[in-house]
Amino acid sequence: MKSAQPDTAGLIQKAATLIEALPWLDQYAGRTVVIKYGGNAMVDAELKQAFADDIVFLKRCGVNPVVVHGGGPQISTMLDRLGIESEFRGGLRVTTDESLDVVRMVLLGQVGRELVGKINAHGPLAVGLSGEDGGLFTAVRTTAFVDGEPVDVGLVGDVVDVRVEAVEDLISAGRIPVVATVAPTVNGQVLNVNADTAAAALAVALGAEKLVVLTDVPGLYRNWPDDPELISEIGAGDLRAMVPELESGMVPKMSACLRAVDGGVSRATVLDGRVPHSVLLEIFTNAGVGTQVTADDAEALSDGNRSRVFAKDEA
Ligand SMILES: Nc1ncnc2c1ncn2[C@@H]1O[C@H](COP(=O)(O)OP(=O)(O)O)[C@@H](O)[C@H]1O
Ligand SMILES: CC(=O)N[C@@H](CCC(=O)OP(=O)(O)O)C(=O)O
Repeated sequence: MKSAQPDTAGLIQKAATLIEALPWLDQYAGRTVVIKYGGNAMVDAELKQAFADDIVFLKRCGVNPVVVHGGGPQISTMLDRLGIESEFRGGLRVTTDESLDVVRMVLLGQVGRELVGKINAHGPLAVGLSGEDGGLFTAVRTTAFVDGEPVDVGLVGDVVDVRVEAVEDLISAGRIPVVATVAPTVNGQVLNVNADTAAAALAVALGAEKLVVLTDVPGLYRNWPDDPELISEIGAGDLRAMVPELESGMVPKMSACLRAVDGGVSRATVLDGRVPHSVLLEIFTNAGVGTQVTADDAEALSDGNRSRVFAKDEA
């Protein structure tokens, strides 16, 4: 009988991948990482389970992941089923009393529940909550900006205050918070908050090490959509200058990354959530994936290996 030969080269490569994670395990252990999971990246059940597995992997490595989820396409599907039209201005959904009920129902009753279930396939880790729970978020009404002009979008809010206790209590108890982004005003009027915006506010309030934003493109492109060139690294100043030129969903997304790094989060990365295990690839590999936004005072990169440069800087 022929005995199988061990694939030594393959085994060494596997070990190298594990060892590559070592400095990143050192850096992130005990730290909070806020991960925003966009509705467009929730492509199918397998991919959603891969995301949930990554989150549990982080937790088991001693990182404190906090998931903030969107669900825009899922809300639009439900509105469509109910015969209600969806309208977006400047990347924000025009929200009426009627559509707010649907936003709340889909985010809390459908998208959040499913994510909690998939994470909890590994054990009783995830707990779902919204900006209304434990006074987590306080919001104020906000407007969209279209061609530099403010536009009324109805019951849409921005987070102006975060009480982190509800999330920190869960982290202390060894849980994974899964946050839906509806939030009340001080008067109790519930508002629809874009999930990128809410994730940034939460990352700043928690003093997170990193904000990771999963979407349905490989990252931020220059010259989108005609002659797109993927940006792997961009400083806050350059991004600030670029935001007025951006379109649709990228406006709140990149504004959120700016808000995070301006608020003290060292780095914010937008990456392709349609790639299985993109969260692990970003956090535990030297090259990382997607577009990384850094604070204005971050040192310029020279060798193209962005993450390793940060590790060296912080050593
Ligand atoms: N400069 C750009 N680079 C990349 N994507 C862009 C850009 N400008 C607009 N987009 C669009 O933004 C979309 C992502 O935003 P959005 O649909 O709100 O995602 P999510 O549901 O993940 O929050 C991309 O699918 C792309 O069509
Ligand atoms: C005000 C506003 O636009 N709210 C979003 C909230 C969900 C969200 O942000 O979902 P994604 O991350 O999947 O886009 C909406 O109603 O679609």
